[in-house]
Amino acid sequence: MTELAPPVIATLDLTKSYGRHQALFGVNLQVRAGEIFGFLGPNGAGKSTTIRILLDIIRRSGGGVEVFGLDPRTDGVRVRSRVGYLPGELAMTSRRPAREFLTYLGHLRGGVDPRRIEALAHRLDLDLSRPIRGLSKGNKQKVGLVQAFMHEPELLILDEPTSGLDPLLQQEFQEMVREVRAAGRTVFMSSHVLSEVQDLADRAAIIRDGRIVALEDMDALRERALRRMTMTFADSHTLSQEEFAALDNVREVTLDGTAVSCLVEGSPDALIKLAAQHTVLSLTSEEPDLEELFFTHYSNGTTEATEGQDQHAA
Ligand SMILES: Nc1ncnc2c1ncn2[C@@H]1O[C@H](COP(=O)(O)OP(=O)(O)OP(=O)(O)O)[C@@H](O)[C@H]1O
Repeated sequence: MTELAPPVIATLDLTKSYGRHQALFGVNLQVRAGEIFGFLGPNGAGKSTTIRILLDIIRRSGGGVEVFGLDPRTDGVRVRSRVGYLPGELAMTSRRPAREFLTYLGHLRGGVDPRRIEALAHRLDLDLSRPIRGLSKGNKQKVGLVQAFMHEPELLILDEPTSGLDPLLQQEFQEMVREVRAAGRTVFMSSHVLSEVQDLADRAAIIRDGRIVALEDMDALRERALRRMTMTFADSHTLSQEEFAALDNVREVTLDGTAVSCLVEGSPDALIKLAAQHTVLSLTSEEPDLEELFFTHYSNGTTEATEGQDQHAA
């Protein structure tokens, strides 16, 4: 993956109106080859609308769109042949067993090894012998995931992929997505919560009311994140609250007997080196809450998000 490689997905001032209702107001996105990109936003923000335009399921009102450098409006078939797509709303009414349905879809895509279908179904704990029609929402979602992954497409576009999956299966799904990235392929996935993508995505954008209001590199976000750390020491006499509070990236220090608790911004290296000057009995570190940081960072406006996009577009 290089900065100079053309983006796999690029939208430029993309707009969409449904009659008199405007759903997208100039959306600019750049998704790079080989990355996992999270597309976040509350209900009705415009996630599905954007995704459907990328696949030429619906037509844009204005602006530009390229997927693999192709315009979906004129090259929709070629674009779709290279994409695995999980729709946000699955209309699956077939009476056929899931295996037969997936095999049929595989034929439409030029043939898929049946062992691949079996393996994905096994990973997601999906019974392929049951008719699609009677499946629960969660099981239909699994069928949707198998069909999106089974032909090993260059680009996966997944609209709310984890909805209806229990936590164990969400982990399996995350593993599947990481494997796609490890193979150099690209994943664009929407969600309405950051927690679903924060451990997975390389970058994430937030769309709100049809506008991109944030674009973040997840590693950079983690570096800025606050994490609570608590240490207990063998001896309280040698400890002072001030020595911990004096560290640049440490705040809200409390000393309670032999326990020191504080918030650390970014790397805990200096804190750990200071702690190591005493006898440490235990150390716990909570995972930072990126959600709050992500949403508060841009609460003063959208300037930074726009600047960030311009950099990425450059
Ligand atoms: N076919 C349609 N006709 C009219 N308005 C629509 C249509 N589809 C979507 N909208 C409207 O466009 C806006 C964006 O909807 P969209 O489905 O893209 O949002 P979303 O972010 O995917 O939300 P959700 O998570 O609820 O699916 C919403 O105000 C929605 O009501």
